[in-house]
Amino acid sequence: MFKIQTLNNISVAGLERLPRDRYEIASEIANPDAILVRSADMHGMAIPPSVKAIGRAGAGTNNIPVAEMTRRGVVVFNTPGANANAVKELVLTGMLMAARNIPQALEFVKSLTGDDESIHEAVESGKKRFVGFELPGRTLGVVGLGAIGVRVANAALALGMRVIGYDPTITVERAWQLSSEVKQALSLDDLLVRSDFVSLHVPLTAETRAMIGGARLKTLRKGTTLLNFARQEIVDEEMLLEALETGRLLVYCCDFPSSRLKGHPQVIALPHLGASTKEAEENCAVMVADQVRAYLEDGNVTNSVNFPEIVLPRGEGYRLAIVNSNVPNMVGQISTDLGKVGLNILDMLNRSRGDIAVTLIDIDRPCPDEVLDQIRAIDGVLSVRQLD
Ligand SMILES: NC(=O)C1=CN([C@@H]2O[C@H](COP(=O)(O)OP(=O)(O)OC[C@H]3O[C@@H](n4cnc5c(N)ncnc54)[C@H](O)[C@@H]3O)[C@@H](O)[C@H]2O)C=CC1
Ligand SMILES: O=C(O)C(=O)COP(=O)(O)O
Repeated sequence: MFKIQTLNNISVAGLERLPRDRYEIASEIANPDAILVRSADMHGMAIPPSVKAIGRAGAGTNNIPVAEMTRRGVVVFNTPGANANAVKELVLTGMLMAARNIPQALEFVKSLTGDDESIHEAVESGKKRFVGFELPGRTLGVVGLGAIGVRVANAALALGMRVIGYDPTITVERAWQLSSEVKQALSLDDLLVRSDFVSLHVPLTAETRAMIGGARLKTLRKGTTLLNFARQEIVDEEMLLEALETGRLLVYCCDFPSSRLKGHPQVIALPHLGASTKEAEENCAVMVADQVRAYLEDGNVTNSVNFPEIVLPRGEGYRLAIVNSNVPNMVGQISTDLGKVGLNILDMLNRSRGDIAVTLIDIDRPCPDEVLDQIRAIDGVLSVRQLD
């Protein structure tokens, strides 16, 4: 029986992928084998030694102590692209809301009093305060051309916008998906000076923290709209407020309200709704549940942010799933231990990524406990599991 702890609400569609006769799932559970999480902050949380895998039903893993998990030999998964369409739709909503002054217009309508005739009169005389502009011909700068950025860029082109993008580490897969009409910005600074709208789609890392700071905000075209559906910390809030004050920034549309942003007249702040659609929640939950299950039951790894991709189809026999440091002679030492007791290796795969390696070994009969312990004692071996 595998035990799964959920730190956030994970869609039932995903939990159903973990059969009840093999999986016990609860928000409070002792010695879990895996943790499923969305945005709960796991930094500072005591993650029990029983945990072998953490599955993020979503994209960002900045809420997970990934480096520490790697040192411990714990795999961390996310679900690339599974919520990207939901975020794209909200970014488009944000752009249109900003361009057409929708938040102010809604406030105005809510404030109307009197009978239908007086409401009608107030509407017709008041609407001139909310005259907006249209998107065709305006330039959108997309920072980060991953699953979300590519979708936002392509959708903005379809709305008639000019689109420029910046991503020095774009993957080949995303480059293929990106319309050739999206022009490449030479640098982030180049993108900022050329855009009417700027939309951020980078992960929060040491490099991207406060990436949009005072100096950069000063280079924006007067009247720019900045959209941040990535992470709050990517924009320096103090400097942002100053840019709104000077009018260099017209609107800041984000998914991350704060005490200073929430009532600001030039801020459209949503309550972290980017991935909150039924479809995205289901996509993420199904994907992460399948990935965690494949790891727990077969040792296979797909869509990990810290482990190598490794998939060895299950055949005959018993499987050892070993996580080890990526140093010489690990496989040699492991196979020597198996050979000493006459265990025959039927199939084997070893993959590495950075400092970590995963070794999957199929053997003809069960490995005795004392041999498993010998393998565990090899310097550099982080975990050994026998899977039946
Ligand atoms: N508001 C919400 O509910 C959601 C927010 N997000 C946020 O959006 C981020 C992006 O999500 P995805 O597109 O799915 O991730 P992704 O991993 O597919 O794309 C991120 C892209 O950013 C690029 N990048 C990294 N550092 C960069 C830099 N310094 N400058 C320019 N580009 C850089 C990478 O090369 C990659 O192509 C997530 O990490 C998360 O923080 C994601 C989903 C929902
Ligand atoms: O996937 C992401 O990175 C998100 O920010 C979505 O967060 P959530 O799963 O809605 O708490």
